[in-house]
Amino acid sequence: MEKRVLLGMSGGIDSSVAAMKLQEAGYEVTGVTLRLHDDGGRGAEEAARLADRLGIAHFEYDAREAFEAQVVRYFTEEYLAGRTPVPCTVCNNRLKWPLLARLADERGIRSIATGHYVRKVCHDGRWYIAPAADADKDQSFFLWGLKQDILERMLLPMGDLTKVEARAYAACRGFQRVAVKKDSLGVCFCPMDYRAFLRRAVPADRLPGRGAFLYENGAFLGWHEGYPFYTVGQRRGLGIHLNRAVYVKKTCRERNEVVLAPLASLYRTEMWLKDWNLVDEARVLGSGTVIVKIRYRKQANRCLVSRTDDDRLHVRLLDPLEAVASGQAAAFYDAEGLLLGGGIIL
Ligand SMILES: Nc1ncnc2c1ncn2[C@@H]1O[C@H](COP(=O)(O)OP(=O)(O)OP(=O)(O)O)[C@@H](O)[C@H]1O
Repeated sequence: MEKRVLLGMSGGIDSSVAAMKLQEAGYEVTGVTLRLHDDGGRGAEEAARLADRLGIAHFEYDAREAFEAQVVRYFTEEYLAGRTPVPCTVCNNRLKWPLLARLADERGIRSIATGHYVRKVCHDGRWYIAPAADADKDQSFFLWGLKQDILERMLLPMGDLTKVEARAYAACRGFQRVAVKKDSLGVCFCPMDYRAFLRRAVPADRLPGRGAFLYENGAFLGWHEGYPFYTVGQRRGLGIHLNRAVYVKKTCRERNEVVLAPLASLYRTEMWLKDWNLVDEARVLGSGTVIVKIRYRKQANRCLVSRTDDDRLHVRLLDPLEAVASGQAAAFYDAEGLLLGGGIIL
């Protein structure tokens, strides 16, 4: 059996522990650090140092151009279009995993790995992403777009570990620095509030100026800073004080308006998806209820899914769902938590 694997190494704790686990399982590991944005090369340095200590090969690959075009520009353009982007989903599905596969192919390596907290299982001849042992760290939500050609090659050494176990394992192997590393938070190229990022990254003449906050009945409530700075479901930071809680119900790019409403008005019973991917269509389309998640955490609603004439997915929500934002992702799961697929909300 071939025992070579290409591992994406960010320099963080999870991919570092993944390297040790793969090595322990008998794999000849090659590590690659993708340079995605300007982090001063810190991730690559840390990964190279670890690789050196473990005695594994490591190289850096400059993917800044692809990342800028496919993830960063997509991110800003989505906000300018009045939608709410999902950069980590897009990066994983369209850039990171396909690139790992290509770099592995170039080296004649079959298996590809990351430090993602997910597992995979084979069911009726097809591979599915399954939830991680550590429910709190499970990252399956970001991987619904991966196809069989990637899924079958994936090795996921962190799927069976909890984060606490991962830290203890690193410490026990003598990698104290790895064991106490901080968890990375949020979007890697935009650790700050996305609004500050937009102001920095988008030329001022492309950002709209102030516009009207309207109540859902059309009444004028005050001024806002421009529709891209507000997302559906947002309550905090509106800069407007009413004697009741209001949320962003929708934004209107053409008129630069932001419509506010009480939470009860934000519930929806259906949505449509584009750019969808399903592992096995028969397990989702017209085959009874499945679970849909539109948020990474703490939400799971039952739904019925069908395909429309124009090749979109129609999702009928049996449990209404609030704050369904266009541009966000919806991921489908079965009752056991297997990831069945997903798509982008229209
Ligand atoms: N710049 C990168 N180059 C190569 N692989 C990467 C890079 N960034 C992330 N990965 C891979 O994708 C996995 C998940 O990335 P994510 O950003 O969610 O990291 P994380 O959970 O903070 O993991 P880590 O602790 O390894 O940074 C990582 O464990 C790593 O294997």
